[in-house]
Amino acid sequence: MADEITLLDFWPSPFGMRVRLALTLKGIDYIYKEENLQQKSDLLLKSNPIHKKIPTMIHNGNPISESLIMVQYIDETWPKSSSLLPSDPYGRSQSRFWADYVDKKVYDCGRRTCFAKSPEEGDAAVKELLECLKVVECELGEKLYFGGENLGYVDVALVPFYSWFYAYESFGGLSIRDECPKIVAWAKRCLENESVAKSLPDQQKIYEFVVTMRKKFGVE
Ligand SMILES: N[C@@H](CCC(=O)N[C@@H](CS)C(=O)NCC(=O)O)C(=O)O
Repeated sequence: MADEITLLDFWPSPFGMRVRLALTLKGIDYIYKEENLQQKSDLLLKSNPIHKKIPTMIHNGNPISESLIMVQYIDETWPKSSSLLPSDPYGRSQSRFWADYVDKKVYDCGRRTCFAKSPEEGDAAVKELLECLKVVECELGEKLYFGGENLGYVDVALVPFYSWFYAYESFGGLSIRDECPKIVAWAKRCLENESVAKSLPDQQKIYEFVVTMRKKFGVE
């Protein structure tokens, strides 16, 4: 039986981008369903009854939640093409640590940078965002990718946020290029990969999405 994969997603989501990217890197065909998060589909509510969030992936009728868990599932289910996680347990533990760091720190500071309700909140978010990006930049060191010579799990976890960089810079009044040049160079290197370029929306489009959301939330 051919695999049937449906991805419930919302285009600006960095979490959704991770899953789109992992599937594309592995060459897996899937059905993409855009969700309206104000009016979630019955399929989403049924498939992810705990969090009710996108992305949610359904593989041959089995739902899977949480983007990093989905990326690991994709890596384990289709191991034939190159693996995203290292083969040794210690290497895997380190990759999972950094992907978790991205989830807990980078996402949150980025969100607060775009949607800060006061200049003080914005300044604190920008300060924290730069600290986090410098930490991941230090972890990258002189490597081409977080995965070493090839794109790996941490690259997949982090690179979607590059689509949000212009929005962070515009609303946070910072230059990531000046502050973290190695991270910007790494992201551009990732974008040379066809699967990455195909899976990530344009920075300008994300910026316009953030403008709309700020108006909606009354953040001006
Ligand atoms: N930890 C989750 C985060 C997913 C998430 O926050 N999704 C947001 C969109 S970016 C969502 O579905 N929000 C709708 C809601 O919370 O009702 C993951 O990695 O998949």
